[in-house]
This record gives sequence, structure tokens and C-alpha cells, in this order.
Amino acid sequence: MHRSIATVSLSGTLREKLNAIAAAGFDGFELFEADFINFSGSASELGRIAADLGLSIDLYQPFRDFEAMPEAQFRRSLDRAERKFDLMQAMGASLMLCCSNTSPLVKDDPALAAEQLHALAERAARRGLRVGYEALAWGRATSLYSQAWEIVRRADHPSLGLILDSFHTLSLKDDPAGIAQIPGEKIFFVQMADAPLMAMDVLQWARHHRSFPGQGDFDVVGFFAQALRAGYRGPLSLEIFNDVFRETPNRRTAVDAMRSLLWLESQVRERLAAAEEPRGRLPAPTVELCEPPPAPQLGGMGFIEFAADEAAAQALGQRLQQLGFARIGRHRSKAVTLYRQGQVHFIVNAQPDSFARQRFELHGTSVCALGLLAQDPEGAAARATAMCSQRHDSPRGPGESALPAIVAPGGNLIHFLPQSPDIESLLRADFVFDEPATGCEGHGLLSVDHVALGLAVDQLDTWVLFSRAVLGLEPGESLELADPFGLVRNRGLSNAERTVRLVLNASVSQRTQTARTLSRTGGGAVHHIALRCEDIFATVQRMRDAGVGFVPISGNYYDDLPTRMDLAPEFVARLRAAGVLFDRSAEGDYLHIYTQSLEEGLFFEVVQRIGDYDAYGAANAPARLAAQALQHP
Ligand SMILES: O=C(O)c1ccc(O)c(O)c1
Ligand SMILES: [Mg+2]
Repeated sequence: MHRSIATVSLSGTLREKLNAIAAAGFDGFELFEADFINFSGSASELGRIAADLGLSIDLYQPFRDFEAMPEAQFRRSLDRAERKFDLMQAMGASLMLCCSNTSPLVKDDPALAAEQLHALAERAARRGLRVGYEALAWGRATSLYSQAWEIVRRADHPSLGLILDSFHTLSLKDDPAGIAQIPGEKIFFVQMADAPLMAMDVLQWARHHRSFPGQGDFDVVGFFAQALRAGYRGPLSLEIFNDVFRETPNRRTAVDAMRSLLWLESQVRERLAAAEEPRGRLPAPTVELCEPPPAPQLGGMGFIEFAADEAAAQALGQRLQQLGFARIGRHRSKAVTLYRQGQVHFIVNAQPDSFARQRFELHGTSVCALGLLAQDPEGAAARATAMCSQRHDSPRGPGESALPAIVAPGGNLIHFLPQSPDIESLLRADFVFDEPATGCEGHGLLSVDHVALGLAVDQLDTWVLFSRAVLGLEPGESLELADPFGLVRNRGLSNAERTVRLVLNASVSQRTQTARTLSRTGGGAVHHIALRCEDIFATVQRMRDAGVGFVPISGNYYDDLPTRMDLAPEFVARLRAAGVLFDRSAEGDYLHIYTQSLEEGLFFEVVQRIGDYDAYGAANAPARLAAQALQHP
């Protein structure tokens, strides 16, 4: 697949954008006209820069307000087009994007549109150039690809074709199925964009909130599959207008961009293979879709590793023991301690000159690594590197286990652990266990329910895509949680078995609990760990007895609860007395409570899931955030 990206998708000067695009491994780019107008060199200089970087200029875009216009405007636009064709020839771009007309002067006259586009294509053809016509969702007369195709078909010029853009089709909830019926060679270019579902004006949505495939809510996989079914063999390109990407360092964005295309290709490949394709409509084997190792089959959170120094390790160890964790071992060769309760293993790493120590020096006491159980750890790491993640191989002592690890966005590590032998046997390779390993029942915490991350705004979508493409998790709903000092965007992701759950949080406001933790720790990372139990009242009581402090919840919350749900007064009284929050869905119930934060803002959640409750108690987030705001102003 020839992979391309529009320059509008990245921050920076044109030169910087092109460097980032080339470094991320793209084959070409769409030149957004404004980027050229504000570039300090000539068209031929740009052509040379692109060639030196090994990039083709796949598209010059956009050419606006052209078709179905009164004669005078049409003539003037033809002259305008000639000037653009001059530039295209000088830089070596052979395809121009003409987007559907948004001018108040446009006539709703497909025959006229076809005639004028034919004239444009004829001018282009004289220079060996081509024109692609794209329906903008807010085009005045043409807003659907089917209308644009009807005009292109009617114009019937070999140098005029159709340009598809998933955003315009999917934002209007138009059915992409008809794309498969269009002759593939008449589709000149395909632009892909995802987006979160939003009830807003489509123009604003398109210009500010597009995202990379895999980050939003659109069925981008189904869309691109239709283009391949049509026989499309041209570039696969990203055109993402996004306010956050405009300010995010462009090298990061370019890597996300490439990851999103690889993910899209692999998903489309699977979708086409799974669908019962009628004979003769299967994409020819000439389209090379990325075929990475399969997404990992994860089996749970094997361990969570904290970065510390000697003193911080001691302080954290005390907090963990209060929470019911037992210290069960020490590392054979390093200043690393192992704690356990139920199936939860926490590693506290205070080894000087280690990766963990670097993280501690950057972020204070913090989670620096997750150990995920995977059916095929090496395969999981291979998938990750195929999806643009870096591998991380730590130095290890004799006899210590080699666990493949990768670098997650933000710099922490994810280790992939084998599911057999069991986690204890695995840890015994590296740790000397205190014999007998006692006291692990603790307060009744059984397993890690989820890990919640507080992220910078420009890392949320990065994490969504990473979790999907690299870890094989599927995202849930995007939510907005109300903190007294701003809104927090929140999205959970999990594997199909629900044994691994991540919850991502990011806030535009600098004053929310999420933002305060982020600035206190100098970067985005785990802000709380939710641990599961089977009897939250008993567990919380034991924790309180051990001196654990919990975030206090307003009495008004408990007055309000039975007005929203049908709950027995005795049960509400019990929740109130314990300080436990409650949520109910059609599938089940969720009882949860939050501990006071450690100095760095890290805290724990104790949860009990009843039935098939599948979320994270978002309805209760304002109660927690308000209480935390009172405690840590
Ligand atoms: O927002 C626009 O104007 C615009 C321009 C060109 C495109 O390809 C597009 O999808 C949108
Ligand atoms: Mg477009």
C-alpha cells in the first residue's frame, strides 16, 4: 500500500512536517495549499525537498468553489486552475483535489457541474495532470459521494475521477456500501479520517475534531473495505484536521499516523477475509495490506511495578502493607521488593542506575511498568514493533527471566509475561521468596480490576490507538467527567475477556484533579489502580481498621442515590456508613471507594463488580473529584 498523509494533519513548518512524515516511513503526502503558500521556497524547491526525503507529492489540495458556477466565475476559476497546474508541474504533483462547491453562487445543476469539471479535466490532461472531485459534507449542491460520482460519471473524462473521504460519508451517516459499485480506476484517491461522534455542526466537527483511524467512533474499516471492493489500488492517505494535532510535536503525531494506517490495513485485511466475498469481487492480491503478527491474547495483569528510591520504597511499602499487601520476596540481585495480595503482585523497584530509577527521578514514586500476561509474549512484542512501538530489553542477572518488553507512549514499559508456568513460578526466577510466603489474604483484594492513567490532552488519542493496535484492547464510550475545576475526558478500554482494563483520563483545564496530578508528577502516567474484591464492606472495614484513609463522600450523595435507583434504605445506609459509592447498569452493579492519595497523587480504588457490570462508575466521578478537590486544593 502506498501510504500518505496530508500536511494539514501535523504541526510545524512545511519543512518540519515533511521531515516527520519521512521519518515515520510514509511514501508520500498530500500538500495542503496553505502550507505551500506560507512556505518560503519555490515549487521546484519543494519538489526537490520531497524527492530528497523519498516522498511523492500525491495530491495538491484543495481547489475550491469551482464547479456549477455562473460563466464569469467559471472562466476566472479556469485561469486560477492554470496557475495551480503550473505549481503542480514545477513540484511534481500530478493530482489535484477539487472539493465540492460551498459558494452561495453555486447552481444545483449536476449537468453544469459535469460540464465545467470536464473543462477543468481537459486543461489538466493537456499537462499530463489529473483532477479528483470530492464531496464535502457541507457542499451546497454536492455533499454525498454518490452525487459526486454521478457528476464524475456524467463528465466522462479520463483525467477526472472521484476522491473519497471517510469523514464526509460517515459524518453524514451515509451508507458507504455503494462505493463498491464504482469502477476502482475512477476512484483517484482515498482520504481516511476517524472522529468521535459529536452532535455539532459538521463543518466545525470536520475542521477541529477529526482523528486517526482507530481513535474515533466511525467504521473506518468498513469504509476502506468498500474502496478495495471497488478495485481501488491508489494511495491510502490520512487527512486529519485536529486542533490538538496542530500543536502536538509532529514526530509523535506522525508515528501515531503510521500506526493508525497499519492498524487500519490489518483490520481491513481481517474484515475482507472474514466476509463472504462474492466471487470476482475479492481485492486482487496486488494490494499489499499490512499483515502484522496478531494482536495479543492477554490474560490479565501479572504485576505492576513502581519506581522508587530507598526512602520512597519504604514509604510505599508501608502504604501497601496498610492496604493488606504482604512483602513476600526480594530480588536476587537488585534493590527490588515484591508484594502480594490475592493475585495482585506489586514490585517496588529502588535499584540505583536502573530504568525504574530514571523514572523515579523524572516522576517521583510512580508506576513505571506493567506486566501483562499474554498467550504468546514474544508474539505480542513482535506485534508491538510491527505497530511502531519500540522494544526494551533490560539488563538482567544470571538465571533471571527474559521478559519481552516494549515502551508505551510516555516512556513507561509494558512487559509481556507467559501465562504458564504461573506468575509465582515466573517471579521465583528473579525473587528470593520469604518462606513460607504468608499473609497474602490481606484484606480481601483479589486482582487488578483496572489501571487508570492521567494523561496530557495530546496523549489521550495516542493511548487509545496504542491500546487498540498494540495491545488489542477495544475502547468503550468517551465520557466527560465533571471535576469542580473543569471537565475530564475519560475512556475505558478492555480486552474481550475483561481481564485487562485501562481507563484513560485527560483534561483541557489545568486545574482538575487529573491535571494537578499530571503537573505534580511531571508527566502522564498511572494515577490510580483499582483492585477487585468480593465483599467490599468487609474489605473496607479491614482497611479502615489498618489505618487506611478513604476519600470522604458527601452525605447529599447518599440522599440522592435512592431518588435515582430503587435501593433498599438499609442498603443505602450501609453504603453511607462505609463511604462506598454505587452504580447500576442493566448488566449489574458496581460498588467502589477511593483511598487517600499518596504524596505524588497516586491512589487506589477498591471495587466490587456484581453481575456483568462493565464500566467504571463514571456517574460517581464528580463525587470523588469534588472530595479530592477539597482535600488537595
Ligand atoms: O475543510 C475543508 O475545506 C476541506 C478541504 C479539503 C478536504 O479534502 C476536506 O476533506 C475538507
Ligand atoms: Mg478530504
